[in-house]
Amino acid sequence: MLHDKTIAFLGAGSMAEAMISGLVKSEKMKANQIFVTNRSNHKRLGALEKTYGINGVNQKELKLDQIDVFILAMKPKDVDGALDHIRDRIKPHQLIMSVLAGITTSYLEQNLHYGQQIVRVMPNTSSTIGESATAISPGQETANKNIKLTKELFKCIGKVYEIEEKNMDIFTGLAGSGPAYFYYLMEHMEQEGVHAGLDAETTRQIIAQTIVGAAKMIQDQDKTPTVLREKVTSPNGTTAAGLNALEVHGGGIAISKAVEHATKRSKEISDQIQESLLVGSSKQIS
Ligand SMILES: NC(=O)C1=CN([C@@H]2O[C@H](COP(=O)(O)OP(=O)(O)OC[C@H]3O[C@@H](n4cnc5c(N)ncnc54)[C@H](OP(=O)(O)O)[C@@H]3O)[C@@H](O)[C@H]2O)C=CC1
Ligand SMILES: O=C(O)[C@@H]1CCC=N1
Repeated sequence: MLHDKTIAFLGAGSMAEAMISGLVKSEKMKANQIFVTNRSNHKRLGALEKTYGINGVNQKELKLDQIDVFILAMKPKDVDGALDHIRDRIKPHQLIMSVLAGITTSYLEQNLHYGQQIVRVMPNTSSTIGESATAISPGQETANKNIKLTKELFKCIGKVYEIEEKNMDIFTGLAGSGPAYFYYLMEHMEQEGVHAGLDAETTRQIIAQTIVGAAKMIQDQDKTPTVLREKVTSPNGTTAAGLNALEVHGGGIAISKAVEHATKRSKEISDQIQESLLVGSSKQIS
């Protein structure tokens, strides 16, 4: 189905680039099927065009009737501008996918014309290399063939999980934001490696391979993290000392809190935007 579709990213930031990069690398779509636009940063469009061979197009020049799928990829606070731009110029058969944290399908449905087909998507930046964990939740009006198309598209850039929309906030807290927690962990581990005398690049590669190995153990073996952690931990050994320090310094709680707060923020964005719709005010997403 994908091979004859055109896709336009509205928004040309980090997440749009991650998806574009993954899609082009997957070779499941040709670069000339992909368009990207933004409001003002023309240099950025030129850079994306040059790097990926896709079409970077000024917003006014994007021919909306030639696009099959729009992917909303601006910040949540900018969603209304994008909806205003497309609302009266798109047809019901054109599918809208949104990767915006906290923006619900019902909000998009209420702000587009009746019958518009929408899928809410939460990918992560590992889309860049085809390793995203991506959730999708269709809106009320979305036909099965378009849910299938969404899965096909996002399977090009990682693994896809169809979930109930009420679980999008926690998915965002775990997987949308998730890569940043691991990068933060890696930053701290790297500092220690360098402090002890290793060079930064070697330390980084050692840590990355350690994370890849641990993640693959979970994917390939039918064992829980607890069982695998226990296998590493010798009584009174080095791991026990490390884990004890994590515990003493609130490592476990800190990780739980990171997921909890990211999830809460996703919910908060939904509430703020829904509230502004109810009172008819302009958006106050802080
Ligand atoms: N970064 C991530 O890891 C993830 C992000 N997301 C979601 O992706 C979305 C984008 O995030 P990210 O890429 O990090 O943000 P960026 O700030 O990097 O990019 C936002 C882009 O949107 C453009 N833009 C703003 N308003 C409009 C508009 N009305 N029409 C077209 N383009 C517009 C901006 O360009 P200009 O100002 O020139 O218009 C810019 O290119 C967010 O909603 C976020 O929640 C989801 C999953 C992961
Ligand atoms: O930080 C954010 O709001 C976005 C959504 C998930 C990852 N980045």
